[in-house]
Amino acid sequence: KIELKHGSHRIGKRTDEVMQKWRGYGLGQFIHWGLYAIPGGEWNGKQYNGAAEWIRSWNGIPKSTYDSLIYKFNPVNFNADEWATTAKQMGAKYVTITTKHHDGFCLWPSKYTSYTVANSPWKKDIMKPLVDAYDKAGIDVILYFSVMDWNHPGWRYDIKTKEDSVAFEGFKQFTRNQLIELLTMYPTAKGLWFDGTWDKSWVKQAEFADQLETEMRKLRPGLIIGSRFRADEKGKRHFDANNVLMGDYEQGWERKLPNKIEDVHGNDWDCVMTVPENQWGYNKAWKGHIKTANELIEMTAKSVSLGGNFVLNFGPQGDGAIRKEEKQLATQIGNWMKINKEAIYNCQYAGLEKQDWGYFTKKTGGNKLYMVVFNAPVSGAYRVKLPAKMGITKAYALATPTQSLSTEEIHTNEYFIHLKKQGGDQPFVIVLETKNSSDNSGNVYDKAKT
Ligand SMILES: C[C@@H]1N[C@@H](C(=O)NCc2ccccc2)[C@H](O)[C@@H]1O
Repeated sequence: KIELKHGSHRIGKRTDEVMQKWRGYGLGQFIHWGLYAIPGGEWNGKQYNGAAEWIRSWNGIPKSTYDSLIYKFNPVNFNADEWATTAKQMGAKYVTITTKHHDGFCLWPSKYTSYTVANSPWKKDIMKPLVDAYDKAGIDVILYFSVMDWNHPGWRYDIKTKEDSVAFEGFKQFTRNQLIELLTMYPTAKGLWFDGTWDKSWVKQAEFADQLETEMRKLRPGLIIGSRFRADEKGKRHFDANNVLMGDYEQGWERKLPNKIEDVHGNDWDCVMTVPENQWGYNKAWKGHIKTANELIEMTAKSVSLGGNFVLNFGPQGDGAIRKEEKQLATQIGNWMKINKEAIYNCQYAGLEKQDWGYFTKKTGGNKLYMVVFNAPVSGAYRVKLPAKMGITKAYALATPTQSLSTEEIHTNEYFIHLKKQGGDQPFVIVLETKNSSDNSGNVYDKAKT
């Protein structure tokens, strides 16, 4: 074991109520919105091939020209209640909203920089109406904050000279000031989702970042902070030099999903996902593979089946409206969630062997198992292997709870659930009510002698 002052300060999952609620969210919404939504991945009629929110880094645009987009920020169609309603209709239980992305533009009237909404034609705070609208909709708010800030003169990618060091000290104070400011102005926020923390300059600030995290947690007890915020004094990120998770949940699943339970090392985690291949901010060109509702529903079920949350990104337009394709996806996912939410909310890894037909989830603190079916077997027989001494008392399709399904024991603790071919192209859920059977009725299945 390596002696660490600034490694992880907790082994194992948080057990407090706030984190237990976070663990049960299942589905969340990510919002990426800022000045980058105005060009929307295009400049002077030319399309930028990278992620739209990174357009400032494109050689084709002078940095000062991008920075003057602040004078064009006037989202006349911005309506916080409409965004919250879209999330509600989708069935999201929490939202992560960009307060400041890498370009440094603040969606709140920060007093520590002039590069904020207050100095745009819009003038007004964007974060307050958003936080209030989502709170009113019963959707918990997490604030996204990029440490990397291309607009601040003190930002450095690495600390090489005395000048770098002096400049970065100022930047560190600025960062601390803004974070305390955000937690003070939006006290109902349940957590912070940090980004832009991979460069050496920040990785070298183990002590400062550790002290800042401690200060934020003291200011806002229960605050949820992921593994991407800070590195330990060995420069280790997400997991410290003893391989212990930093922060409250693993924040490494960006545009990718774990495949098996071993991949998540018994930790809480969330997966943040774009609808196109890699566009977080609004991109006019809705190109490449656009994930379908069924693909996104499967990613949600897969995430919950492996003990995580799935957070789907929306990139509102520069005028503040959410694009029709994203609204349509929210509606389609929401229609599925209306029927099947019981298999997603407050569910966890079931501890069962994965079968070909889809994913198991298990109600936290209950005796219900859910089979979220994406690949119905041609036989109509769904294989289920349960732990010893666990029996099935009832099986039914979630959509038709009064029609019990026949359950055939085919081997020790192994069953077929029989359900004839369902129509339609929608994934569906089978519920298994289970009980622990103490009786060890004679085992009729002998192992072959080989
Ligand atoms: C959540 C996403 N994280 C930002 C991102 O690009 N991270 C990955 C990345 C890190 C370093 C160089 C390029 C890209 C994206 O802009 C989103 O905000």
